[in-house]
Amino acid sequence: MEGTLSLSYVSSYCFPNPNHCTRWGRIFGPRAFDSMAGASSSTDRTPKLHSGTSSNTADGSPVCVPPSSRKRTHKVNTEVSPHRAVSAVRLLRIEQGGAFADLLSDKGRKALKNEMDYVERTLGFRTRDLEDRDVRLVSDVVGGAVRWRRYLDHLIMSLCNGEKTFRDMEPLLLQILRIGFFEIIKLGMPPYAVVDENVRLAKVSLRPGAGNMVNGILRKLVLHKEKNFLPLPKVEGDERAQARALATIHSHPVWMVRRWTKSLGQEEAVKLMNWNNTDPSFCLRVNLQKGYTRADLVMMLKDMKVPHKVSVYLDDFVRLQTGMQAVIQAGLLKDGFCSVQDESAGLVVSVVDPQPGETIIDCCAAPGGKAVFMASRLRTQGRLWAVDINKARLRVLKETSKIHNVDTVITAIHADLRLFCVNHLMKADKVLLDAPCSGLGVLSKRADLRWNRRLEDLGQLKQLQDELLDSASRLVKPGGILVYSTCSIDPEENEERVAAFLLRHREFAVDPVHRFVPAGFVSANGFYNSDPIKHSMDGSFAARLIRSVSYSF
Ligand SMILES: C[S@@+](CC[C@H](N)C(=O)[O-])C[C@H]1O[C@@H](n2cnc3c(N)ncnc32)[C@H](O)[C@@H]1O
Repeated sequence: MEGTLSLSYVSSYCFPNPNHCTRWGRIFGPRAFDSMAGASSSTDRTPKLHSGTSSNTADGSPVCVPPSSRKRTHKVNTEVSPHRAVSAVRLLRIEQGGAFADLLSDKGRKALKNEMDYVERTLGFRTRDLEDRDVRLVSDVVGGAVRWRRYLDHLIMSLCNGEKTFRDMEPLLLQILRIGFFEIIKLGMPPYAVVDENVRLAKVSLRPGAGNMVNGILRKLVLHKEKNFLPLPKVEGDERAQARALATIHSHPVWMVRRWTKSLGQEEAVKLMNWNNTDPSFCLRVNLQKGYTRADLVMMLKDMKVPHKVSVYLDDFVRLQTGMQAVIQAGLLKDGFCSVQDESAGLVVSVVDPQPGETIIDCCAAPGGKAVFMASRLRTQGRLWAVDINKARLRVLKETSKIHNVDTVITAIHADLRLFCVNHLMKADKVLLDAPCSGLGVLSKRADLRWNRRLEDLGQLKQLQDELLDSASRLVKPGGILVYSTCSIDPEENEERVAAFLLRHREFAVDPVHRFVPAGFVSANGFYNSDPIKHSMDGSFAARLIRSVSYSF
């Protein structure tokens, strides 16, 4: 068959020793190594591990050598659909902690080539190149399969002959099933085409038996869907049981469901989970510093036929309904014409209210979304010190500030704020502490975040937030402003941190934010809150605190 993977190719690679390379175990599952041991006796179960090879270290023990170090010709399989191969491999990498779910990237073609390199390294073949439509599908399928993981796994487990079969499933096989289930249930793709395509992927990338298994389980799903009956739990029983059922139906961790049901009530908690499960919408902020206006951006989007609306809250912002990929491909981000920034983050900058001539310290500044926006508001007069503990993220901040023509205003400082505030006596007009937080307000954009957060993390985060607040407060001049912000909707990270801070720091008082943001965002105690359900944007929080001029310790 022209263009398809030749099986003889498999034998030209040697299998890694499972004792020395657990990577293959994680990808293909424990049975991968069973088949390696008896590779000659069972071609059916032999995984096609093309990319690893073994060599010896100084002490003679074998190690895995990255495929890139070997010279070879590419094998292209034209029969496997590119978006499914790329999605399956990306899902594997996400699960192993080697990638994020979000494909939003302005690296364009280079990023796509990288994705295909990963496919080749993992599956041993490339597919045809991704077209624009495939890229959109990868984004939808990966984001969706990650978001809906708990829900999809419940259905897969219900239809695959029991928990043991599910638990023993090879990781790659599980990803292929998740893709098939998501495509049939959530994307409403033609079911039998989905079955055929995913069966083919399982056969080629694992073994024929895996294809048969995918075929059996997906066909069962199609029958259930045709009868309009999916085996999902009922919301009944005590509070815990209801939370577990809701967690499965809406695909969230149980602890989040319990927390939100307690604080918001079940109806609002469900609305929040529905928001988290919708495709994220994105906003663009035009770069005034480069001389562009929002009207220029709107004209550009119209020409590109990208559906959009101007923001009713912020003059420089435009909301996109879809079409982010087109914006990336047109180079609008790369060239500094505009940035991707949510209105909720833009409104935090409104709370800071940077004015030309001021000195501002951004205490947790990287990767620089708010720092760059604040710097542009300084209109080249003033200074912005951007502190962050993370060197790599700080590098992104530096690059972005150059692209956006604000590098003459911004000075990046690599430091732990807790030490920086002791070693430096500088005092600023305004200090922003955009603190590390749970990110519970941005779950629609960060598809994998919900699975990476544990309830126990909150305790550690709160302690860090208190320490950073104490540190940031030392950098505020008398009469100056401290803004504490998060992208969380959890009162323990927001209002409660501010209340605790004010008890420790009598020299600060709340400066209500109603002069800086629209009334609908101002809480009874004068803080800024954006609410995903109410405002259809990410959830975020900011408190504006003013330092007394005359307070004596
Ligand atoms: C929410 S992010 C900041 C986002 C940024 N303000 C923006 O708008 O792009 C929090 C940042 O805090 C930084 N961070 C965490 N602990 C820190 C510390 N002890 N000192 C300085 N920065 C810290 C992290 O590296 C991370 O970049």
